[in-house]
Amino acid sequence: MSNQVGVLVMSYGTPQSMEDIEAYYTHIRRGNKPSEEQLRELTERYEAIVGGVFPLREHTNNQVESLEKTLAQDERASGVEFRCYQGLKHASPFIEDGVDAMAKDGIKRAVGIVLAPHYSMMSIGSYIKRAQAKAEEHGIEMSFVESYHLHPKLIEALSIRVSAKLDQFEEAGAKRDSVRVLFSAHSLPEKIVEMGDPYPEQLLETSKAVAKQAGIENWQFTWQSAGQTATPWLGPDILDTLQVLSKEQVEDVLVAPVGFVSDHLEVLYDLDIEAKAIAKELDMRLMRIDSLNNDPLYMETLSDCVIKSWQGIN
Ligand SMILES: CC1=C(CCC(=O)O)c2cc3nc(cc4[nH]c(cc5[nH]c(cc1n2)c(C)c5CCC(=O)O)c(CCC(=O)O)c4C)C(CCC(=O)O)=C3C
Ligand SMILES: [Fe+2]
Repeated sequence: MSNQVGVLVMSYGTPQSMEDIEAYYTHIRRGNKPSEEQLRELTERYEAIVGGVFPLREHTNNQVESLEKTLAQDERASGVEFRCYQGLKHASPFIEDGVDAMAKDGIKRAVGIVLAPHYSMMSIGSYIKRAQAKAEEHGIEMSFVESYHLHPKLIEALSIRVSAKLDQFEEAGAKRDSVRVLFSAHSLPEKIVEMGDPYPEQLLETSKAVAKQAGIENWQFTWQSAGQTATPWLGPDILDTLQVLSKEQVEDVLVAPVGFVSDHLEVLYDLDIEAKAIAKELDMRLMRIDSLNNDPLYMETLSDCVIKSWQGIN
């Protein structure tokens, strides 16, 4: 039996080009085309952040490539060749394409991991379901990493980023302790709470662990990037939180979007453009921590989780 083990690295996906936005948005909306206005609005947000390649595509490509290299260096993997395949939720190559590619290469066993640390049945749960269904069709045995929100190397990487920005606040004349750190993540429909979804709790656990390691007490958690649907989404939203903080006379805010692992629309637009504009109106200073992208500590987090998961099926 070949010692090739597949690694299906899953991520949200982003359009290939401006012309591709409608198809992408339609896929997110489960086959329902967006209205002209919705499409125009989303296109404008992308136009504000995209230079050449869509940022998330570049970062996902780099993360997949770096993970394969990191896995090759892990001595627990000696004698095993981990081959990484990309599988995207809403864009090509889709999750199913990634599994097909593994089957074509004769892969019999594989590990699936998502480029998002926190489990929700609406996020990770659905990635896994799709991968598992396709793997079964091909007779590929797969195990999955469900979350890694408290992995020590992830916490370390995030703490380093928080501390680095607090240094910058100090250099700019702020008192370190007076900077309010806002941990944030993508909101989800409120109904997930009744369904017992671990997502909010896991996010709070990550936030607490990072706050502890970075030695900060002045922090809170807030949601961001909620969708516009008829049902309520988890709040408070960061834009409302900024208003409240302004009334509390908070002047300095550091946003740490711990639910995301790379630079993309929700970071580059929703935080860097939208939230920053509100902060400016409120006369507050707002910074955000650098994204993980292919930080070695993040790659080692993923690599460690993949190897542990593979040991479970080996
Ligand atoms: C939990 C979660 C994550 C984090 C975990 C994970 O990474 O999986 C995440 C990440 C991302 N979400 C992204 C983009 C979008 N998400 C949308 C809409 C939605 N997101 C949802 C959830 C999440 N999304 C949900 C429940 C919807 C409503 C529709 C539905 O029920 O599915 C829409 C539609 C328009 C809008 O609502 O703004 C867009 C454009 C991008 C790519 C950005 C880029 O291209 O740079 C990324 C990384
Ligand atoms: Fe999303």
